Amino acid sequence: MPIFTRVQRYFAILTDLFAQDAILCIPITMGSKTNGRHHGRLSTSGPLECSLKGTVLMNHPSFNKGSAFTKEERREFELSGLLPPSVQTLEQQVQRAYEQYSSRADDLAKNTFLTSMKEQNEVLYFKLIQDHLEEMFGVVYTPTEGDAIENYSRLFRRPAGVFLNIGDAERVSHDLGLWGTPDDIDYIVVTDGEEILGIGDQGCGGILISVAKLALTTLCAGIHPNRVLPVVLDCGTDNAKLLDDPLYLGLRQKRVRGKEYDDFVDTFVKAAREHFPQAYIHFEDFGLDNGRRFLEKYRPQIPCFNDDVQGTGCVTLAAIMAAMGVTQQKLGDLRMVVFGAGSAGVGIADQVRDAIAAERGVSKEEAAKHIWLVDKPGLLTTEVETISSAQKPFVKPKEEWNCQQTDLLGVIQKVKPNVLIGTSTKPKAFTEQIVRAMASHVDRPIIMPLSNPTRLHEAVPADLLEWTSGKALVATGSPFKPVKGPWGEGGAEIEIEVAECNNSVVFPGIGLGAVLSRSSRVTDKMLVAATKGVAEMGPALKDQNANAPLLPGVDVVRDVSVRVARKVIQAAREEGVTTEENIPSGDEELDEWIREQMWQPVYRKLKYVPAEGASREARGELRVVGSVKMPEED
Ligand SMILES: NC(=O)C1=CN([C@@H]2O[C@H](COP(=O)(O)OP(=O)(O)OC[C@H]3O[C@@H](n4cnc5c(N)ncnc54)[C@H](O)[C@@H]3O)[C@@H](O)[C@H]2O)C=CC1
Ligand SMILES: CC(=O)C(=O)O
Ligand SMILES: [Mg+2]
Repeated sequence: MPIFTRVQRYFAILTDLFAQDAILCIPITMGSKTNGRHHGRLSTSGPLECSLKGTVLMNHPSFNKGSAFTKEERREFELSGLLPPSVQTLEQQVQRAYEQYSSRADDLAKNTFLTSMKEQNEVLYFKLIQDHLEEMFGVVYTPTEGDAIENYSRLFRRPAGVFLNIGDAERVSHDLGLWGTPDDIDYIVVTDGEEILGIGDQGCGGILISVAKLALTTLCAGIHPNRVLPVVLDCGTDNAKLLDDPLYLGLRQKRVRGKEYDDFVDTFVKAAREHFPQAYIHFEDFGLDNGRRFLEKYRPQIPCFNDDVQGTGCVTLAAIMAAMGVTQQKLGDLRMVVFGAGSAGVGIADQVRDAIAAERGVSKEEAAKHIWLVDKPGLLTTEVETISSAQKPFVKPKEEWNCQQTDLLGVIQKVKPNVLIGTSTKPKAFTEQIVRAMASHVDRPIIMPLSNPTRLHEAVPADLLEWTSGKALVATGSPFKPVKGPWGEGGAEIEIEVAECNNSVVFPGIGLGAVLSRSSRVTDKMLVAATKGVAEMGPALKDQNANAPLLPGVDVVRDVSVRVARKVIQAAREEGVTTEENIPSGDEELDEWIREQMWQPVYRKLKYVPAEGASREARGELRVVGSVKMPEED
């Protein structure tokens, strides 16, 4: 039988084994509590203490090495009879895993394959992706993760993460407390599943965006995979398809809103602070008003971050700064139209407005005059009745506009913007007519269709470049292949690489900086510093090459995270919000200090320690994912 057919058959058998709703995710019992801010970070190098043996060890994803357990380890940890005799390297395992991955029929099957591997062997999972980052980024994140989330209740095999539901609000503190002691968790991603990745309300399936964002914090920024917690707050769903699906796994009721909902979120935040006082809380994909409301409420109190508002704002500002560097303009020259004035669109507007105010030394009100928001009712003017408090600073006086002008085309014609941002989820909204109208007023239009997933982009790079004869400076929310066209000197064909402008470029580094410095808040200055860190690493600006991407790519993602973390820590120190005492001063020393605390996907030599008196990590009690039947060779 050819090798692939055999592998596929074997995989099918395994799939059946896994296709049970077995509760394999075993939270641990909470130990004694302390309120101190002492640091119990897990080591990232040297021998790894372990008290587990035999199948228990092989079924533990943090310790499992599969065929890479050494001869000595096999003897010492009672593994000899459980493995075929050949000892292989991590690189050989990656080669095998990549062949298996490649044999999956489509990206969703590849995503499922990777999820299964993560549950078996974390080092192999992260190493495989790290070695094929460009190819696999879109499979573990947007766009494919969006498909996995949409199909959550259909593809479900085992839970991962914390499920808290509004029907059991009184159990939140108890259930969360089962996941560790106060020193165990550095980074929490929480969602309520209402506005997932541009695909709307996904109810409890939202847990997978928390899981995916945390996988990126480990991949891109080396946050320890055993010190993170993905959470979904299940408040019901307004997605009729899910409510009608007999296999839907979440609360089968309409979303609870109002005071009961706010109280539930507050109960979660308080419980998270009580049980994990050092943890940084990252809010993801909450509904339009809620995300911003909670950010404003909790920002002055705790280290928290809203990725859709702040992460998107930072990375988009970095891309704009890089593009304006190419066109040799200042931020004060910016005239920006944002199409889709929700969490991301207004987050971008805020970040850009604040940067203009800082650069020009003008008030925020003055700086807001550089930005026009267009949403479903058209341009947001004082005539529009449904203006949210977040949108208000950008609303234009109605006297200056007549109603024929306020659709996107009319606004482009009147404003003559040099920057156009799409965060509307309306595919193809940037039509040829609109783009040509924009290009007729400016030499190098900066156009960023950022809506995810790919099918929702306001335009695709190939069209934008064609309609502007290669002049547009483009960045997109999801990855796109480079575009070729006759836009070089004398009509020579050139290839233009398009940057992915996704908050994933920046949120892992911001989180890393905040976690390592144990910052008590995430201030505006820390975000500005992060933005500068990303902007200065973009190839277009760095190499003064207009055809190079505006932002750094995934190939240098760890370096970007180190730079961002360094800038964030330095800004945090200036702001007086760090609580870690031993942060080095110089850039190089600080970079080294950051790097040595980043987790790497390498196999560390296992050192046996008896369970009695051993650390909870050694006893395998940190976020035990549960037993799986096979090592990585599935
Ligand atoms: N590239 C990136 O890093 C990020 C991309 N996004 C993407 O941006 C999009 C929006 O996300 P959020 O701001 O979180 O959602 P949201 O729901 O908060 O905002 C969407 C906004 O677009 C408006 N809109 C919808 N249809 C429209 C239409 N036909 N014309 C004009 N406006 C329209 C809505 O009224 C709303 O104000 C999503 O596709 C999301 O995936 C979001 C965050 C980060
Ligand atoms: C990228 C992201 O956070 C979003 O599309 O929601
Ligand atoms: Mg998001």
